[in-house]
Amino acid sequence: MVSLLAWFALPFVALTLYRGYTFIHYYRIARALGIPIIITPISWQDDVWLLTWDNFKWIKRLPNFLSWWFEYSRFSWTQDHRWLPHEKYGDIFVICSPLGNEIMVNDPQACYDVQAHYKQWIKPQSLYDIFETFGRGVISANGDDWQRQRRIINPAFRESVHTSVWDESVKQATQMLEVRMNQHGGRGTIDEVRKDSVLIALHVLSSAGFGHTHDFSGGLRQVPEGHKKSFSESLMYLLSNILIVFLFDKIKPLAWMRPWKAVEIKDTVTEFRGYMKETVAYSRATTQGGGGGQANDIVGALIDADEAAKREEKIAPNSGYGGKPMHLTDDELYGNLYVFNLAGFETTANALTYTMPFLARNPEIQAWVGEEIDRVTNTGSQKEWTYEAAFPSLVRCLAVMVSELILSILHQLTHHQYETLRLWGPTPDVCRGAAGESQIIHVNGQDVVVPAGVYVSANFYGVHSDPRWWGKDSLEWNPKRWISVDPKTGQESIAQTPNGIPFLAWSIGPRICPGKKFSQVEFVAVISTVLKSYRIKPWIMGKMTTEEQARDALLEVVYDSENIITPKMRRPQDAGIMFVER
Ligand code: HEM
Repeated sequence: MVSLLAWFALPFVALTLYRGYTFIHYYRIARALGIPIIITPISWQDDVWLLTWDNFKWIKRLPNFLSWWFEYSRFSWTQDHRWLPHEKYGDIFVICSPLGNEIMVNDPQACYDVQAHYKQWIKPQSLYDIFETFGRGVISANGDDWQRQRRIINPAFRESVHTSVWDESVKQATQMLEVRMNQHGGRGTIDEVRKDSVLIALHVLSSAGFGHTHDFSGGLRQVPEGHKKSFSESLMYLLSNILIVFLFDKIKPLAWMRPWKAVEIKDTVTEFRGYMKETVAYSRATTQGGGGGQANDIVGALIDADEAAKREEKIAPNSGYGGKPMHLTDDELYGNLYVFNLAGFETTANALTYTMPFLARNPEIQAWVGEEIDRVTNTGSQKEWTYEAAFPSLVRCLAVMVSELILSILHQLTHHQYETLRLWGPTPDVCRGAAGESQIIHVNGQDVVVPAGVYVSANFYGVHSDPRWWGKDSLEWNPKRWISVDPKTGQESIAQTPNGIPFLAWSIGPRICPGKKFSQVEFVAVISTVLKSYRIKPWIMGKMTTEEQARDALLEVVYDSENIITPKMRRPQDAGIMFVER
């Protein structure tokens, strides 16, 4: 019996000893940095902990001397705590665990440097592998590889694509409203709002991104011939299981332990690859065999640019990047299409989902945005509700988006304990690592030498909400702060950030999100289409009897969010909104 127990205990003892050894190793590195250190016995860098952290929340209830580390051991703790730990530990500190070191930075200039100087600060491969199920795309590439891919990708986000984004977004939002009004009396839970937003974003991406147009009802939810799953089901599965898909690929014994899951993953990956292959074949056929330069969807434009790179290669065979061909390999092409799919719908769908409850709670902001929409509509004809005529004038709608991404949750910090909150911008913090042997980071006059292998995370949420940069009212949800008025012409535009601090929601520098304008156009088109004809109110549902309760319920479901790739509400079915005709 004793020897059996010893057998079972052996792996744990061995792991503890090993982790003890690695902790000493990493602690020495942390000490040499010369910045405050927070120690944690485990961290999100352990895949098992990453997947199981949620089950250990009871640790938070233990006395502080037992639980101090717990919050720092999870991925994106910045979603809840934002800049507050920096008040205690300073604008730069390191979280040291037996799995490695992660430096957290809240200094705006240092965050800018780490994001913008992409040659000195590279994306850690181990963190970006999860995007490579179908091949290495631009999001996970570094150095010459990244430069070559980005050069081909940039022209794919051309103005003609934005025109398609606008047209399709207006169409989808109009159809969504018709369905809501005719079939659901204008009402919907936030869960339904999320599903509607996902469908709008998927259809816009499918049309403007991939050249396939669908109606709001049906479309990507249907299973076409030759497929077992719909496009949207396959993509949603891959997105919500992104880590598990990656782990099954990396740790082969997992497939023996859970064979049914392995089959499910393999089938979905095959399905999705099939959809991407069909899209590429369709695009190649419809863009004059590629290279025509006429495409106004992203894949068509990408294939155009790729064909142009191939032609350049023939003319100047030695001009490639680091000896590699200038065009995309098939794996890279599919890797990029997958990333466009993931990054292209989830982020914008999330922005729309989190905006609706806030608009419902703030009728005065709706009136303010509505005023602008009326002005734009009245100065032209309905015919001119186009990207070119309307989008540039709808700056208040855009201000709602920008504010939503960085300020909405903070509104609640004034009313509730910050620990209970969940932020919903797509990336609470973004990680980089030093290229070469080491790089220097400057924070408040201190030079910190960061060796390769140490993660450096720019705390986006911290920088975006720290009262030092945003003033005492940094916790107010106030889209109006984003509008500046030209005193001579009275023209409104998006204001600069206070104190010139960088705005990081789409990242910054050469690696800035290539879909930034795509997402802005989509957001503005959807919100303005809704507010052109409707006002949004809290839905008095279930046992609620007053509008006040419905308003409160919206707030409660919004701040009861968790982080699954991006922030997600845990119980969106518990509150709702109503569209009411103006
Ligand atoms: C609200 C909407 C969006 C936000 C806030 C957002 C934010 C971001 C951020 C922060 C990054 C940098 C990530 C990192 O450094 O790891 C990024 C990169 C990227 N995004 Fe977006 N994004 C949005 C929409 C889109 C859309 C609509 C697309 C495409 C259709 C897209 C495609 C990409 C790609 C391909 C990259 C990688 C760029 C590179 O590494 O060079 N994003 N995005």
